[in-house]
Amino acid sequence: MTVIEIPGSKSVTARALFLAAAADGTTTLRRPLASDDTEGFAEGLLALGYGVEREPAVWRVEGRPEGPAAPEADVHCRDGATTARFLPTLAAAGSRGTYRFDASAQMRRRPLGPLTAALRALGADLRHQGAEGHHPLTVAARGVEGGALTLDAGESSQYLTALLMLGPLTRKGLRITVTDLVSAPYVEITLAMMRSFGVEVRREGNVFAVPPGGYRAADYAVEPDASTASYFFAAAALSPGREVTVPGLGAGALQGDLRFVEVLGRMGADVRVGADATTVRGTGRLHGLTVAMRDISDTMPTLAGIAPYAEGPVRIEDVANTRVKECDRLEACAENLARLGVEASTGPAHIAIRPGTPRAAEIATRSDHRIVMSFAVTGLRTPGITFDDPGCVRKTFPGFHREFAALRAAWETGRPAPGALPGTAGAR
Ligand SMILES: O=C(O)C1=C[C@@H](OP(=O)(O)O)[C@@H](O)[C@H](O)C1
Ligand SMILES: C=C(OP(=O)(O)O)C(=O)O
Repeated sequence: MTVIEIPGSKSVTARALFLAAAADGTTTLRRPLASDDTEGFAEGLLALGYGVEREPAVWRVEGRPEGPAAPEADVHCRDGATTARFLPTLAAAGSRGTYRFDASAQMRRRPLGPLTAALRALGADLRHQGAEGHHPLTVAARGVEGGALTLDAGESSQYLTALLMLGPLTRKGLRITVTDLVSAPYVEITLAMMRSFGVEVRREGNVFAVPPGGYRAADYAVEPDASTASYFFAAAALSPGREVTVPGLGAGALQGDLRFVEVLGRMGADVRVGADATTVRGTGRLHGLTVAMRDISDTMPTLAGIAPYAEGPVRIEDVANTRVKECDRLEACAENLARLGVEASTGPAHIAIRPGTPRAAEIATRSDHRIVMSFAVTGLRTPGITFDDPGCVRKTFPGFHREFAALRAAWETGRPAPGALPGTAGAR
């Protein structure tokens, strides 16, 4: 058995930083993710004048229910969509100040129009410097009135999450009617975490009612990242007789991406989801399947990475919004499978992958962390796979290559590799 300590969840860390900054009091975050996305979020808060202290396993945030302390600031959101969508929303709730936001070239291309249109409809003074609905943008904080709005979150659930978290900071509260919603389990994370910071959202079907009144500081432990765990679970599913256990992700986990193990189970892996840990064991069987991944699409590339080794075709459907992530992930997966000599075809919202025998090649990463980590799993069975930008894993898991190499070495030699924890390939 190999026990893997997975770093904290990006999604949970980003929400915790927002909620802590808006709360009354000092919040302690335990085991937050330290990666480019979350460090970028924390540094954005610092630029806005919030107090954030970072020690390796504990971050502390001084809440300011009245909004940012800085009268003006330039905030660079890097490549993180949570930062680029949540921070301008938080800033808009401040009572005074002018804040300029910008982001990486790819994040400038990624959309946020439905969110910024909603913020304006609620009374925020928000201007786009270039293209409408994209970074860079300026927010002149003067508080948000609140009220009723209709939102299309069919492109990104993050629009809804940002508005839900804004709700308690508005004067009247919010009543949001959602017409379409992708990545729905992420909204469940938001609702559960708002509850941990003292706010109960009333939900009736597609209508969310958020009361005004603000957040309470918390002592909050961040659970391991389920999307990151998917690479290690996939590695086990691919390796007959190998078993990976991830502690801290069990039946009570907040993240929908843990449901990726159900896909591995359907393909033939042994899967056990316990109270506080999940185990996947490779059985030597890997069936093809057709699966809709609209709810858990960050794990679409993980499945694409192991699909060539399945006994039958793998068809992944309902993942159109993976085209507006760190890259166009459907085309990135198809292009790289072709580089490996595997047949794959795409449509507007799907990818179909034929069984094959991947050969060594360089992966064109398009600077997407998930393309690297997914094809690293392919590399367990195909020696010689390399990456044109291996370092882009820093977005969510800077230690990925070290930890994955340790797992591989442990399985090849039967002993933990140098640097790995005894009996584990643990990333703390
Ligand atoms: O709210 C979140 O933390 C996230 C929501 C998802 O995005 P979309 O809702 O844009 O699909 C997911 O892909 C992203 O990695 C994190
Ligand atoms: C899509 C992702 O990130 P984000 O949208 O938060 O930038 C991801 O981590 O796969």
